[in-house]
Formats: sequence, structure tokens, C-alpha cells
Amino acid sequence: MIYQSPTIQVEQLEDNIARLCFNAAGSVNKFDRETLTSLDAALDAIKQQPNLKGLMLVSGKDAFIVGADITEFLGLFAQDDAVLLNWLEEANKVFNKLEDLPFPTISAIKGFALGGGCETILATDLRVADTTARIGLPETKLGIIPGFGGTVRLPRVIGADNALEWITTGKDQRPEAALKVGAIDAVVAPEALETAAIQMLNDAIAEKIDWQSRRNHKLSPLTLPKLEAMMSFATAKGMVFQVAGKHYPAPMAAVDVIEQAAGAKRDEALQIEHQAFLKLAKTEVAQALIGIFLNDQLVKGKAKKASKQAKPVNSAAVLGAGIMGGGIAYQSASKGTPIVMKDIAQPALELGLGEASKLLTAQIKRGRSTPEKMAAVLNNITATLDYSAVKQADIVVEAVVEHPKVKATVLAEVEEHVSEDAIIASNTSTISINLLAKSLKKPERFCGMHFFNPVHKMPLVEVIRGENSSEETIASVVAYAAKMGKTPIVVNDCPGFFVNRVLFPYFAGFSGLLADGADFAAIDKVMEKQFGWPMGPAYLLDVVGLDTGHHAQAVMAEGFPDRMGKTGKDAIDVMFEAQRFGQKNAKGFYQYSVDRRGKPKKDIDPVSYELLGNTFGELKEFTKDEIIARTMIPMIIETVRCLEEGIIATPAEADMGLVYGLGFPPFRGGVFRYIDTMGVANFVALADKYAHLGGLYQVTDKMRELAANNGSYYQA
Ligand SMILES: NC(=O)c1ccc[n+]([C@@H]2O[C@H](COP(=O)([O-])OP(=O)(O)OC[C@H]3O[C@@H](n4cnc5c(N)ncnc54)[C@H](O)[C@@H]3O)[C@@H](O)[C@H]2O)c1
Repeated sequence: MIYQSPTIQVEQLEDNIARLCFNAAGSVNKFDRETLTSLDAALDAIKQQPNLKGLMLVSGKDAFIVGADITEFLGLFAQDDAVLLNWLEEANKVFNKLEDLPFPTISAIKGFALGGGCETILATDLRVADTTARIGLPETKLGIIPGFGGTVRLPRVIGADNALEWITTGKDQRPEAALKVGAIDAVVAPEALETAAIQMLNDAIAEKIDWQSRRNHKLSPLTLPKLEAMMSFATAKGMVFQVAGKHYPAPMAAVDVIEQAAGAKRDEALQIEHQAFLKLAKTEVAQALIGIFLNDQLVKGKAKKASKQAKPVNSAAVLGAGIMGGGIAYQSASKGTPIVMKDIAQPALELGLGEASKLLTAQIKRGRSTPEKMAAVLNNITATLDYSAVKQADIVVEAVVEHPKVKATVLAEVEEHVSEDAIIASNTSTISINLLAKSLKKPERFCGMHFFNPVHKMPLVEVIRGENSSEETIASVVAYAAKMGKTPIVVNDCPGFFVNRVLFPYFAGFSGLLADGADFAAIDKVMEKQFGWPMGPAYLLDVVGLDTGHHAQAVMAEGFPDRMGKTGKDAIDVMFEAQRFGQKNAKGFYQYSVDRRGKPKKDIDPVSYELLGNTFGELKEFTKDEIIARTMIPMIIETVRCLEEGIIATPAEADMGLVYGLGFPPFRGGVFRYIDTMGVANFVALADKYAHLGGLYQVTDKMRELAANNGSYYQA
């Protein structure tokens, strides 16, 4: 044994080859500080070993190295520039040490080699992957750029154009794609990985492969003719701006760094990378995106824990084959849980199955599925008008029309037909879970399972705990949602549950602005372009449907009369009364048509201005800040109330619910990250300026207390 630590072991093989194995104690290898220090020491030990002729890097896990330890990032990035720069320089010395060894080196890659893992393999002279490998630099997705030499080595290995694409998109690559651009030198079967790597290393040792000139190429400036360089970078910048947009600066910074460092040798190029990294690491966007990554891990961890307590769900049933029922059936079937879809009307069943076929056909067209897979998914859906097929279901999801009496009847009926221990869940969006539970003999087996439309696209599922829901019921529904590929978040029962409870105050803020003469299209523009929502509130209401919105608003007003009770007619009422229901009947705030290529089109409609003008008078101008404050403050305060009342368990889950359920701009990280970034005291001061607008603008006592104590919702 040449070297041993809890994360790395180095042994000497025949032919004077050293085998360095990353093998941390946990389930994966990642680059935390301990592993970096260990790698440094291992390389020193290797350098001191006489007679070595080559080094092979391998992993003792299913994956090579999944990346840097992101849990260390927020704490690290909060430190002074000098500390952060020192960390970068020390880490890069280790990678340079690996690159500068006096003999050829090779990486044998299986599974993920991402971020720091990818930067490790780039520091060796040769790379062999097996068919399970996934290679890439995802850092820009976290609002930063690669910091361990990725922006320097990758363009020198695979060319500027390819590297720009890899780094700015952050996507991981399959081995065939990596081989095609020269990121790796061979792809082999998993069982042949180490043998193939040793063979290639021996070829290099025997000078059959010119590893020295490959290495020199990595240490030198990028060789690009001037005109070509200008074209590459200009094209990349145009593309990046279009895709990432102004709110996501990291991809553009990556292009700049590669361009600036193109004429430099390795060490100078690395300095350019360090400086850009330092700047990005301090941005609010990086904090928000890293926060989202960590929150996502937390939510996934909770789902994983729940699956240990869950009852296995081998077959499911959905009642109602409408928009939601059809979507739920498709999602369950395509993720491998057979499902019975029951309705009371044959045409509804045909519609539900038709929707599933449409989605599957689209996937085949995009090359993401095959006719065989499509047949298998459709075979997993049994459409029926009869309850008897529901008998063997482990879980039944009720998704019939949104009517308390109909749902009560259907729930009581289904309980008569299912097995003793089957779980029953409702996809209601507005009816109290505690109220619906009253129709069941065994309310402990019941909870809410609130999907979002369209089911196959929207990642969130709210799992709603009623006062009688058992923990096993909740755990089983959470596990089933996760098995369907969704992100489940558990909330307690209240009007609107979590997502709609915080959405409607935002709509109320929007309606208030319109009542004071604001232009809805101007509001949408600010909320989309400035704040970053995928749709502004008027457009969102059109998509949700103003009939649905009108109904849900009434439920919220009844649930929280002090804050959400209405005093007069608002913009939603005006649209509803004029039967402008939104996209569904082509008229809402906007008007909708289909363009020549068959794509849906949205236009300004003078009629809606006339209707609103008749009720609220002349249009007035509002500043961007006023628009953002008046719409966002009610949503933010209501989110805080949900946390204080225990409707949602943690700021992390609330923020993920907002990002996944409503498309809250990821670069802002969610409501709690947004307040923390602004400073709780600053937020309270801002809300106080608008307190005269009513109960939705009144901050809670606890918020005031937190502001006074200089506190925050997240701990760094
Ligand atoms: N559409 C959305 O955006 C959305 C989002 C989240 C939740 N939801 C909720 O999902 C549920 C269904 O909504 P939808 O939009 O799919 O409605 P929908 O009108 O498209 O479908 C309802 C289906 O239920 C069927 N049905 C009626 N009575 C039945 C019975 N006794 N047994 C079996 N089937 C019966 C109808 O034939 C119809 O096919 C509602 O509770 C709704 O609030 C809807």
C-alpha cells in the first residue's frame, strides 16, 4: 500500500503502475475538503515512490466522483475573498500536481464524473469510460463556474465550441457523446474497465501513445485562429443570452473566462478562472441556486425516509378520467405502477386514454420513447366504468369534479369497493381534507394528494395531512408520488393548502393594483421581465381559468375573511361575469388564437380594457417597484404565516413548493431566500409602507421580532 486514508487508497500494481482508488465511507465519492487534502497527500506519496511508471485513477463506488461537496459551499462562499481565493489556489495546486506527475496518468470512469469529478479526469493524460459513465460540468446551473480548472482544461481537450456548450448548458454527457468530441479516449463494457485502462496506460508508458504532447497541449494557450475564435465566442454569447437570460449570469461569465484565458498558458488561465469564480460565488443568484439544490436534497431525503415507512404501492386506481385523472394515469403508468382509470362516462375514458397516447406519441417523435414502450405504458392503464377493477388497488386517487357533495358520495362508494387497507387520496384543489374525511369510515387511511396541471410537466405534489390521516398513509402517498417522479411536500390541511393559500394573496395584490387603475399587461411585463416569473398574474389567471380562479378565491375569502374577504367587485369578478374564462374559451385578460403554424398565440384585447375601465376608471402608471411590492408582499407574508402556523414544516420545503408548484424564479431561491437576501428588517419596513392596503400587507409579530434580532430564515 502506497497510501491510505478514509477516502483514498493507493496501491502498487504489476508493471510499476499505481492504482489510486477514491472510496469514501458514504454512498458516493465527493470532493469535500477532506478528500482534497487526502488527494494531495496521496499524490505526494506517489511522487516519492521509486520506479513508478504510471498512475490509474479508479473509484470503489458505482460512480467515479459526483462533484464537489455542495453542502460546504454556502459557508465557504460567505468567507472573505482572501479565504476563498486561498481555497481555490490550494485546490488547484492539487489538480496541477496530478497533471504534472513525471509519468502518464489515466482515469477509469464509471457512473458520474461531474463537476470536480470531471475536473479530476481532465487533469489526467488519458480517459477510459465504461458505458455507465456520465460526464459534465454542471456548475453554471448553480450560478458559478467550474473552479478546479474546468474552464481551462476542457476547451483545450475538446475544443472551444464543444467546451462552451458543455459548460454553459451544464448538461452531463453520455460516453458516446464524450468520445465523439474527444473528452474520453475509449468506451468499454463495465467489466472491462480497469483492464482496458491498464492496457492503454501501458501503451502510453511504452510511448505508443504520445501522452507528452497531449499534456503539453493542455498546458498551452488554446490554438484557435483569430477569426474562428471571434466567431465561436460571439455565437456562444448570443446563444447563452437567449437561453439563460439576464437573471442567470454564470453561463455568460463562463464564456468570458474561456475567451479571456484563450491566449494564456495553464497557470495564468487558472488565475482568470479564480477571479471570475470569486465574483460569482458572492452573487445572490449563486446563493439562491445553491440553496435550491440543497433544499431539493432535503425534500428528496424526506421522501426516501418516508418510503421506508410506506406500504408498497404495486397497483393504483384513479377516479375520474378528466384533465387531472388522465394525467395521473399517464404518469403512474409511465413510471411503472399499473393503474385503473375509472369514470362514469365512456367518452371521458376515451378522452383520458387519448391524452396519454398523445403524450407518448410526442415522446416517440422526440426520440425519447419507442412504440414498444408506448404499448407497455398504455397496457399499464385499465380504463373502466366499473368499480370492480378498483378492488386490488393499493392506493386510489380521487380526481372527479370539484364538488363537495359529488366527492363525498364518490369517496363513500369507493371505500365500499377497495380492500381493507387500501389508501385513499383526493386531488381536490379547494375542498378541506378534514371535511372530505368525514365521508369515510376509516379517515386514517385518507389524505390529500394535490397534483398540478399539466401533471406530466409539473414537478410538485402537495400531500395534505388531515387531522386523522395516519403517518403510514402520509408516508405511502409521499412514496407513491416520488415513484411517479414527482417531488412531494407534506403540508397540513387549511383552505388552499399551501400553494393556493399563498397564490391567492398575490392575485389579490394584482386585483388591488387594477382597481387603482394599473394596466394588467404592464404588470405582467414587470413580473415576467423584472421579477422573473414564467407568467405574469393576468396571464397565469388566464391559464388557470378565471372560473376556477373565481371559485377558489371565494373559498379563500371564506377561509380567511379578515385578510382575504372582499369588499367589492374585483378584476377577477369582472372577467368572470363577462364569461371571459381565459385560455379555455380563448378570452380572458388577453385573447387567444392559433397562429399559421398552429401555435397558440396571445394578444391584447381592447374589450378587456373597456370592461376594466368601466369598473375602475382611467388607467394610471405605477413604477416597477410599486408593482412588485404590491403583488409580492401579500404572497410573502402569507408564506411566512404558513410556516408560523405549521402548515408547512420548513422554509426549505416552502421555497421548493413555490419553485416547483408555481415557477417562483429559481434565481431568487423562493420566498424565504428572497426575504433573507433583502434582510428581514428591510422587508418589514417595506411592508409597513403598504400596510394601509389591508390585512394582507400586515407583517406578523414574529417577523418583527426576527427583524429586531437581526435574524434570518435560513442559517448559513
Ligand atoms: N384542472 C386543474 O388545473 C386542477 C389542478 C389541480 C387539481 N384539480 C382538481 O382535480 C379534480 C378533477 O379536475 P379536472 O380538471 O380533471 O376535472 P374534469 O372536469 O376535467 O374531470 C372530472 C372527471 O370526473 C368524472 N366524474 C364525475 N363524477 C364521477 C364519478 N362519480 N366517478 C368517476 N368519475 C366521475 C367526469 O366524467 C370527468 O371525466 C378536481 O377536484 C379539481 O379541483 C384540478
